[in-house]
Amino acid sequence: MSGSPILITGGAQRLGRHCAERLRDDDHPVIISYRRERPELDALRERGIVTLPADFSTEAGILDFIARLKAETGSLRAIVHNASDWAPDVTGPQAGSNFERLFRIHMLAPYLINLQCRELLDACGEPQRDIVHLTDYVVRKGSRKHAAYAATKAGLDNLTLSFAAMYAPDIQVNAIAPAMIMLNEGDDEAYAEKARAKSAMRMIPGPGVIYQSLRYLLDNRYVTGVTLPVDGGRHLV
Ligand SMILES: NC(=O)C1=CN([C@@H]2O[C@H](COP(=O)(O)OP(=O)(O)OC[C@H]3O[C@@H](n4cnc5c(N)ncnc54)[C@H](OP(=O)(O)O)[C@@H]3O)[C@@H](O)[C@H]2O)C=CC1
Ligand SMILES: Nc1nc2c(c(=O)[nH]1)N=C([C@H](O)[C@@H](O)CO)CN2
Repeated sequence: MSGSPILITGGAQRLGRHCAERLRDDDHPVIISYRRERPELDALRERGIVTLPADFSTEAGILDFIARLKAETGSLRAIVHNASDWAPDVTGPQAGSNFERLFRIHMLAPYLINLQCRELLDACGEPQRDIVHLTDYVVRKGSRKHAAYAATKAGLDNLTLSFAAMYAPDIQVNAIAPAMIMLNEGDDEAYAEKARAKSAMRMIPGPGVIYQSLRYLLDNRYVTGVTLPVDGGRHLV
């Protein structure tokens, strides 16, 4: 294992964990952030993946994570902003704090990490450096039940353009906008069937398609400031 690590935020489960494991299979050094300790993290640690605790729901938590990341490594090959909370909207007195928390996780954390960790990307000796934002198909459509989630992911999508312009030509900044990649625990067959019917491809593909998309961005030297839809052709249905 050699070279500068790739950071994946929220890499303890599902899409982030799959990408972390696949990158390790390809012999990349990997750092993940995680919020909740769990036995599965030990398996990642045994594979040499560095695991740093982080809670992005407060600005202090974000800044504390950046300080510990800098203590861990002097350089980064890439940053993948994957940490996310798919929290539904709430009404009543908690609505504002819910929105603010999602703003901090989906927008403020990537914004501050991109600003303050540019020096780590600059210190990487490899010819290509990347930042990848995981957004969502709903950025284009809105959402009746997850309006705060969709709005803050839309903010992240817009940050892709600004950071791509700011960091060119040294660092490429792109987004991946998935729709229905994996079911959640408790989703039944009726939900799965409804979800499949929303895409032209009529499938729930699993995390491999996100790794393929990440790999494409990590390997391509001429793509910046774009959002790559990975949604099975939702616009066709
Ligand atoms: N899964 C899908 O079908 C789709 C996914 N996406 C996007 O792709 C990305 C990966 O999706 P998926 O794997 O399902 O994501 P998850 O919902 O599993 O979330 C990823 C990680 O984010 C971490 N996280 C949540 N809240 C915080 C917080 N306050 N501070 C720090 N970390 C936090 C969690 O850490 P912990 O587990 O340690 O608490 C979790 O492991 C996300 O950005 C998601 O929005 C978009 C569309 C569809
Ligand atoms: N952070 C997350 N974001 C999203 C999730 C999730 O589990 N965590 N799930 C979805 C849904 O699968 C959606 O694509 C279909 O209902 C969206 N975002």
